[in-house]
Amino acid sequence: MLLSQLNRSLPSSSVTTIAAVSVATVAAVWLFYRGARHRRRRSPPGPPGWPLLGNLPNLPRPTFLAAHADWRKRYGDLVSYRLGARRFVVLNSYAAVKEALASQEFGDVFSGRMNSNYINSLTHGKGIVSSEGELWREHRRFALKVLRDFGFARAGTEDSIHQELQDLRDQFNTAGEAGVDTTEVLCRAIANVISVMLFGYRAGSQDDRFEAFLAATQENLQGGDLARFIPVGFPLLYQIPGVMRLLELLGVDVYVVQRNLKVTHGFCQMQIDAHRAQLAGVSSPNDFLDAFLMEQEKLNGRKKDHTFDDFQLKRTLTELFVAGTDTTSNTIRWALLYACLYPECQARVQAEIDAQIGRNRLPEHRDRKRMPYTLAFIDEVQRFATLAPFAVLHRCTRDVEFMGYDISSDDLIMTNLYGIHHDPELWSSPEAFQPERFLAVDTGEYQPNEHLVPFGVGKRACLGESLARQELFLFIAGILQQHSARLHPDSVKNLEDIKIGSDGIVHAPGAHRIIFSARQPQRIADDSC
Ligand code: HEM
Repeated sequence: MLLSQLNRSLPSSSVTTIAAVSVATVAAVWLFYRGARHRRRRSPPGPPGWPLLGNLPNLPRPTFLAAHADWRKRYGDLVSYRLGARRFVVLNSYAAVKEALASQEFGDVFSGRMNSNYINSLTHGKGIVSSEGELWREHRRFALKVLRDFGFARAGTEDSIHQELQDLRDQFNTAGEAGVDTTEVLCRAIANVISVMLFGYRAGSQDDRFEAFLAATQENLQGGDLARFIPVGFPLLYQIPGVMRLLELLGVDVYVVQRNLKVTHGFCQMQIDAHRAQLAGVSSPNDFLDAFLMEQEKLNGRKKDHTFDDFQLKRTLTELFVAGTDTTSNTIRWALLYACLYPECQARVQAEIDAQIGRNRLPEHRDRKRMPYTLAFIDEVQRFATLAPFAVLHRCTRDVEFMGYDISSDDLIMTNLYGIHHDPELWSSPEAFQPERFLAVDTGEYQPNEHLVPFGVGKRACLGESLARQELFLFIAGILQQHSARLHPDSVKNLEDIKIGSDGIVHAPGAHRIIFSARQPQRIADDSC
């Protein structure tokens, strides 16, 4: 009654303002209450924050990575800070990460995923990366099995990688002294490998729907900008009338995730429809999508409420594609960049390729075991660059005491992989690029180091590690087999920015061009000498 009177007597903009102020007040009280609850408990140390905003103004200083490195130095193994309503707990040391993610006691507690209402409204908690509990376990198991059948164990993936490698080499030859911006060509090559595994489909150059799909997945993965913090730290803002509009007017792309998911799900649905139409004639699956649809059909006949529905399929396809593309392609970009910056390392990799493979056939997975220096070089690239500096956010699933501090249910857990990979207590001269650290001093054999964890730790560790390792080896060895890489003179001018790289979920090198020169023919040892 009172409200309807108010409604009639006030212009609609005033009603909106009153509503906005009321919701903001409730939000403020709620945030204060939550903050007070945490203050009463023993919270891991961290930087002091601002009312309502938390530590948002402290990030990035000057980059997200630099701010975390500073906090690690100041506060130690376990750091907490706040973005709006959400508390983040950063695991900074290898010991803390192992204990939290891989121990009997805590492994399950810290294996949840972010549960923002806004994000859930878009993903319905489905897929693998963003799902939890029994759904996650069932589909992670299924995906691992199918990818193992199709990918890692099958020669088909090697053929698919070889095809992309040949294409890349042709592009490098054509580019000549103009050099190549490796971002796009490598992303496309890796996207094709995963697309063949998922959809049985290799994109041509004129495929607009695939282009849009690729662009949407990439945009959703990039950036640590404000638009991406809102669903995590300030989900209530979506419910305050006018706020999103205001942010849009201020140039914040608040619906970026939503818009891109519409594109990726649309592409996946198109692929699902096409596969389903052909399924009757398929006796054994040709790709991941076939395998999922066949499982779905099997369960349709047996169970009423199974989880192999189309939305779960769309989420899984999108997530596997996203997780498998930019990660691998940007690791290869770092490898080629470091090959330019450390020519003596490049020369050693090439010498090993010449000795173990020669130039007349493409590298194969089985060559790995005879190539310790190349493996050491790849490990050092993964350590030095750390592609996913904070892995993927985990969520604490219940109140728990950990390392003497209280961690609350719904706190978001960050794994500081970058910090671990640059920890002077674990690595000698961590800021030096030294592949030799992965070789045994006396024998020169490849010696993996347990503190190198680019694929994460514990139950949530990367599901595509085997595929990624296969791709890294074949692409890096295959490129350096035929070409020598050097940085384009224009890029040398921006070297510092290139090395700092991007500041998002994925740590990619800054834009640069590389000149790929065809290597001189290999000299055959002359027995008569
Ligand atoms: C060099 C390449 C790659 C790197 C550095 C990498 C790294 C990671 C990291 C750090 C995580 C998070 C672990 C955690 O939450 O604690 C992760 C998760 C994941 N990765 Fe990768 N990854 C790579 C390639 C791939 C590929 C090729 C695929 C797909 C075939 C893939 C699929 C996934 C999936 C599905 C998850 C989520 C697992 C889960 O939540 O259970 N990744 N990856």
